[in-house]
Parts: sequence; structure tokens; C-alpha cells
Amino acid sequence: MDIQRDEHNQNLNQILLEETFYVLTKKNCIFKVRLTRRGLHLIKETDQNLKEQVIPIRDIVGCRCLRSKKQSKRCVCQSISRSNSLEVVEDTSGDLDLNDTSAYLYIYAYLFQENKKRERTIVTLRFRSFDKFEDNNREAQRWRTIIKKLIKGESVSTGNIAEFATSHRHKETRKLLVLCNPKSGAGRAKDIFRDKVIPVLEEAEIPFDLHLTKHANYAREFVRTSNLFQWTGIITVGGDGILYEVLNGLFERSDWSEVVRTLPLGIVPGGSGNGLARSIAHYYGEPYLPSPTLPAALCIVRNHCAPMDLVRIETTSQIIFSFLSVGWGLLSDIDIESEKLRILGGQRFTLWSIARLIGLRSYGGKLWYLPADQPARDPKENVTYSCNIGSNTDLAIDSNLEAKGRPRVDSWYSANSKRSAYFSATASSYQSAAEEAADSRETNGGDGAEKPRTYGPASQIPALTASLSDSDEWRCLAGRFVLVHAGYQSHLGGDFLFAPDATLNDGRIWLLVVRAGASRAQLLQFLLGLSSGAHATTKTFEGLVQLMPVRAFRIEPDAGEDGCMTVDGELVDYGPIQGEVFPSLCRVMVP
Ligand SMILES: Nc1ncnc2c1ncn2[C@@H]1O[C@H](COP(=O)(O)OP(=O)(O)OP(=O)(O)O)[C@@H](O)[C@H]1O
Repeated sequence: MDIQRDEHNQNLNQILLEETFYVLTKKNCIFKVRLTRRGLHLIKETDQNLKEQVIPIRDIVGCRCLRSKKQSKRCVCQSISRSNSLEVVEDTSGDLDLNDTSAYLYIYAYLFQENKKRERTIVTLRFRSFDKFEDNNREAQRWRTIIKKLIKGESVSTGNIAEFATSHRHKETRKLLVLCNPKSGAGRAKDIFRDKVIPVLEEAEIPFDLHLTKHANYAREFVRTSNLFQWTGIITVGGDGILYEVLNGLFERSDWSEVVRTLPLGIVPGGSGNGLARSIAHYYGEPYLPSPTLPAALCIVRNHCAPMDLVRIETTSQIIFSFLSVGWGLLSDIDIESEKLRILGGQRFTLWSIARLIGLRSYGGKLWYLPADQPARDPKENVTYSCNIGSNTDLAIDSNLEAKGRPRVDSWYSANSKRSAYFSATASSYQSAAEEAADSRETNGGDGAEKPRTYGPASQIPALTASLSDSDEWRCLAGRFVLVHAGYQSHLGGDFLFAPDATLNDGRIWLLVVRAGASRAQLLQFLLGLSSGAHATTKTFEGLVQLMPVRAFRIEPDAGEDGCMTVDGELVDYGPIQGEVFPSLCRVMVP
């Protein structure tokens, strides 16, 4: 074990490149600069002593080779602030200082400071050993190429390092699609992207195509209909709503499986609800406040991805793929009803929480769930619940997806369909694909344009139309509830720590249940605890509040009552709803 660790450390500390730089402004000050797999080592040698600073590779976002714009007498190896930058330009610029044959390597890093914030640092290395710019540039390019490879996590062998400046010269293969909702939050998403993210993308030399959404569902249509494989990742700038659109647009493509496997999603928080961005920062220990955009920008440029669970939601009228939560009761009421106070920003939630506590409501119904420790049903096992799943001819389109689980009833659903005819408490009734096509022609004014279908993995649980029984597998709570909220990330908002133990791909849905009977004072304490996660451990109203990990759930509200039901903060039809987790179904960009 120790031998392995020693070898690993040796490998990390092996010198890949090394150069000496002088700082002319400081007498007798020499910097030895080394590049190892661990990072960039700045070793300051003076007459008396030797000081070393290491800039870890994981803190470096990129580096660029530049040339001086006007004559400069400084030789640099130091951290300089943006305002103190040299006048440098791209080698291709028409504004070069031809008298200066130096090549400048700018290395951009965001270093952790003692106050647990990240600070931008630029290390500038001036290569000028040779008489010709081309020769100096070759050296600078060698450093640039190897640093870029290390940032991307690619292997670098010492054997062929000499060739790196020429044959292996770095060429960026990534190109990102950016979908920005200019209306999200306080309407600052576009400015956030321009001011906070573009500079980091430029430092990392990652090209992107930016599309501003023009209306609700623009992003959904865009990802459904575009050739997405021209990009290497999809970035959303806005709130959780724009990501919800993108995700569900992806599942309206017949090639969804290839898309979610090959294109990671990146999230730049710019809306009023940024639960996933906050959760990702939490999982990776990245400082989020006061500037939540930086961790997101770092995720985008670092080329690190992690699998993320998705939850397949079935309502009476649609199939949805959800990354954040399903809500019924108090929390959804506050979220949706406070929309009219949008102008107040985050304060609207506080104000409406008080209003809802005064006019406290509860909702009657049944909550079914499959505890997380229950093993998944063997797909080959015979399914015994009473569910009419249609004829095989209806399933032809997605027959390759039918290998496991319940046959694909969802391929008949139209994403925007409002029909509730799919749900029947007494007998299941699913329409065939042919009927659906006929209906869709009617609802689309007979022009033949079909509404999009939802694809995705086949369900492993009984259809929403099938009744459940309180078996060994499924558990049931019946009665009146103040709220039921199913979340799959740690945070459901910037300051809403919903499930402290959740991770990106734990294969769990965290079900929070508050039963009717809790007093207003207890509920106030509960609501106050949401920002710190205290609600998850509080013992003061034992029995009335539960937070439990499950694999699947179903909510069946009593008929005759009305309320709010949300998926990822978006309002859906009030009625029966169920969800099941699909572990690691997509990939997201992480720090
Ligand atoms: N250009 C646009 N104009 C109006 N609405 C849009 C536009 N683009 C997207 N939308 C809609 O705006 C809604 C909210 O988007 P988003 O989540 O990005 O912002 P938000 O401020 O966090 O929203 P909310 O607080 O309502 O969740 C989404 O449901 C989306 O469909």
C-alpha cells in the first residue's frame, strides 16, 4: 500500500518541464518554475533561502500564448492583477510589437484563499531565450499544451515531451451550446453570462454558441430539434426552469440515450431557484456564496463530469424527467402562490410562508413508497398488477428499449397533453399510438403536426393507472398531510438544505412528509430549519415529520380537493403522480 502511495507521489511530483525566470524589478531574484502533474511550482531562490508556491492543476482553468503589443522592458514571473496586465495580443493580431521577440504564456488560476473564497490569479511567463519569436513561441506552446492536457486529465508521458510544441500542439476539441433565459430571476442571466462566465471561457479558450431563449419552451424545442452532436456539452444559464426544459427536450428525442451519454449538462445559476447549482457546489466543497457563478464557470471549463440520477415522473397527462423535486402541499403552495410577489426577490418566500402558516391547509390522500433498501424488482419477474398495457404493435417504435421493465406506455404520451383520460381509478385505459396520432391531428388543427413524444428508459413500477396494494414492497401512509416533498439533491434552492445526506447519484429519492396535526409553532420551527437542514434531524415533532430515502413513490390526492403540485418547481396538473429513480441516467459538469 505504502509502495503504491510512494509511486503515486513520485508520479505526481515528476518534473515535466522546468525553466528559470528572472524578475528584473527585484535584485537577485530568480524563480525556478516547474511543471509537474501536481501543479505549477513557483520556486523563489534568493541568496539566503528558497520559497515554493504550488498552483494546483485543479485550480488552473487555462493558459494562452500571447505576444507583446507594445515594447515592454519587464521580465515577468509573478502574480499580477488584471488591471496591471501587460499589453499583449494574439500572435495573429496586426498590432504586434515586432521588436519584442518574446512569447508570453498567461496561466489563469482561481486559488483558494484562507477566507475559503477563490481568487483569480494570473501567472505570466515570458519566454525570450531565443532571438526569434518562433523559437520562443515554440517553448511557450510546449508549456501550454502540457498544462492543457493536465487540466483535461489526459496522460502526459515524459518520453515525447520535446514533440509537444509541434506535433501535439493543443487544439481545442470542445464547443459548448449555451442556452440562456434572459427573463430568469431578476432578468440578469444574460449579464451574468457575459460578465462572469465568458471571461473564464476565454481564459480556457473554449468556444461556445450562445442562444437566448425567446419564449417559454424555446429551449425545449431547440434541444429537441437541433443537431446536438455539433456541440460537446449543453450549458443552461438561468434557474432550474430552463434546465427542466432542456432535460425534457432531450427526452423528446428518439436518440435520447446517446445524447444523455455523450453530452454533459452544465448549470450556471442565474434564476431565483438554483437548487442543482447549489447542490453541486455543496457536494464538491466549492464556496457558493457570495458569488455562485464562479463554481459554475469552473465546472464548465474543467472537463470533469459526474453521473446524476434522474427521476421519471408519471402524471395523468404526461411523463417528465426530473432532476430536483416533486412537491405537494405547503412548500409547493409557497413556491407557486408567491409568484405574484416576484418583485420582492427571495423575500417573497418568507412573506408567503408566514401567510400560509396563518391560513394553514392540509391535504387528504395516500402516499405510497418503496423504501430505498428494497431491492429493485427483477425485470423478468411476471408483473401481476392489473394494467392494460396496450398491444405490441403500439410499442414498435421503441422496441429496443423494452428489454427491461414495464412496456413503454409513455411513448404514446404527448409532452404537452392536458388529457386526464389516461388515468382511471377503476380500469386502466391507454390510447394506442394510432388514436394518439388522430387526436393530435385534431388538436393541431388538422395540419398533421404531431406533438412531441417522450422517450426514455422503461418504467420498473406499476403504471399510475394500476392500483397498488400495501405489500412487502410498497408501504402506504394515508390521511391528511401538510406537505409531501420528494427531493433528490441536497439543496432545492440557494438556502434550502433539503436532504443533507443526498448525493448526485445515490440512487435515492428523499421523501419529506409532514402530517397534519403539527402546530403552527412547530411548523414555523420546521420552516426555519430548512435553510440549515435542521428539519431532517429535529426530534420535537417526532412522528409528524419524516425524511426517508425511497426508490419510488406515488401520491394519490383525495378527489374533490384542489392544490398545487410541482415538478422541479414547475406547476403540473393536480392529481395522482408517481416517480421512480433512474440512477446515473445523465451526466453533469462538476468542479
Ligand atoms: N425568453 C423567455 N421569456 C419568458 N419566459 C421564458 C423565457 N425563456 C424561458 N422561459 C420560462 O421561464 C421559466 C423560469 O425560468 P428559470 O427557471 O430559468 O428562471 P427562474 O427565475 O428561476 O424562474 P422561477 O423562479 O419561476 O423558477 C421557465 O419555465 C421557462 O419556461
